[in-house]
Amino acid sequence: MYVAPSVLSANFGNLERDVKAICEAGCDFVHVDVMDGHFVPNLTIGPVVVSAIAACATKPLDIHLMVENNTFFVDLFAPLKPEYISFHIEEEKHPHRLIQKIRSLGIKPAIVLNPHTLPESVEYLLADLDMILLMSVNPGFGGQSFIDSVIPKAKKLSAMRDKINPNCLIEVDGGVNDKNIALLKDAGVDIVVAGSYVFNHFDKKEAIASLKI
Ligand SMILES: O=C(CO)[C@@H](O)[C@H](O)COP(=O)(O)O
Repeated sequence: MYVAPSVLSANFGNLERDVKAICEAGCDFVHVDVMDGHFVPNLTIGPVVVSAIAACATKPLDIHLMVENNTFFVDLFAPLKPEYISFHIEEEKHPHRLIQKIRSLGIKPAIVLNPHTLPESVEYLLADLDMILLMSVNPGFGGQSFIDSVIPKAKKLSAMRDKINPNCLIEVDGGVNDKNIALLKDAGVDIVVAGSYVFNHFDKKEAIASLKI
């Protein structure tokens, strides 16, 4: 299992210290939540802060857009050369075109599904994706409880992925901890995003190791 701590749960007064700490503690990606105050009722960080994160991160960035105007934000963050940019299927009229645009910028394209969105909604996009992110909380805030229905959903998606594009990774985000990690692994999940679980642990190495099963 790959682990991508969400910097949303970091101490923003000590962002450099916290980003370095998760990288040194063995995370695989640094997950960055970009929220615009419209698609979700919260507002987070823009390219100035994300470039400061990129400057001190020794692991690749995984940028999750929770915004209304995806194309505008892809153009804003592409120069930072993240490994992944993911956007919400619920907010995109032309997902296939945006996938092609992200790939043409040298970045791996990923799509995010809210808890209620059917896995079948990405069936005809799967062949062109590097990752699908399943939200296991309603997007907008860290520290929420895990929504259990993501487990059967991940199993269904994993079966589709194995048939259509075995190289496409499945990521789950929200309420992930040492209690649900085994269920996620069994369901075929490859990457977990964990915010409060990792950042609330004094020993981040131990927290990350407990998710790498
Ligand atoms: O995208 C989001 C929330 O919208 C997540 O990345 C959370 O920030 C994860 O935090 P925890 O649920 O692990 O505390």
